[in-house]
Amino acid sequence: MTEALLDIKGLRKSFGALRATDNVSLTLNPGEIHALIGPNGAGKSTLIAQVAGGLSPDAGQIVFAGADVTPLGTAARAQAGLGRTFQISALAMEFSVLQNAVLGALGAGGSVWRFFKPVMRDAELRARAEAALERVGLMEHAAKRTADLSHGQRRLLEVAVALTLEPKAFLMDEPMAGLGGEGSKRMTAFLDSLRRDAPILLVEHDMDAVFALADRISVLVYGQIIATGTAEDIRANRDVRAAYLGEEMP
Ligand SMILES: Nc1ncnc2c1ncn2[C@@H]1O[C@H](COP(=O)(O)OP(=O)(O)OP(=O)(O)O)[C@@H](O)[C@H]1O
Repeated sequence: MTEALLDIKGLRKSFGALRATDNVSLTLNPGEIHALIGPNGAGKSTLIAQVAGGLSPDAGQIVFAGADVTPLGTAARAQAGLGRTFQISALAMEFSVLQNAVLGALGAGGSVWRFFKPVMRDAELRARAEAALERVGLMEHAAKRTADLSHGQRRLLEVAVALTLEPKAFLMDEPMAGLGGEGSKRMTAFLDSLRRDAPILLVEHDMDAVFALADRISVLVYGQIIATGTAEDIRANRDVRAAYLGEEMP
């Protein structure tokens, strides 16, 4: 059996009387996309926040690349190789596409003296930023103002910023949100190729994308995982169908 890169064990998180994450265990294996789906309010974002380090669990453990990262904060987990896509607000809209990517790569540098150097002339940072832009297909827009990119291109830039940290795995919370048909197609194709470099734990409401991409799907309902399996298993699962009653399930 392949050793899991990310091993989430018995995570619990309550807000008052509400158990937002109720004893959740799941794994992310090398090379895979593991999608986490569930109705609104099921606890998907709460779970991702605990894995990324922004929210402390009440109980449970997160093992990443063989190390217990549960006590670590967001920055230390990112340093350890746990990449997370940034929200759009994290991009500096007046900066160029390349400048945003260089700023991302700077975050990975970690040593304070770098801040005293003219950042854009740092060849290593710039090379890392350009490689990430190339990877997401944005290199031809490198000199553009970020504000002038389309919504879909900004989403790809967020992924490029995360890529500059050369993550071993990705946590993505709704990368398809707000993308039109063409944008979703591009992002789907990109994520499909990305899994080879770094597996992805993917929270996504776009079921077409989920069913096209996921090697495994876990279904979260009221904070609990009710099923994990292949797209075929999940489609055929009666509990899952009941949870999605009245909603779209391809
Ligand atoms: N900081 C908080 N304080 C109190 N309750 C919270 C907090 N964050 C989330 N919740 C509650 O926890 C539950 C899970 O929310 P969460 O946002 O994780 O669900 P979700 O599956 O990501 O939903 P959606 O698909 O709508 O984004 C919800 O009932 C929500 O209201």
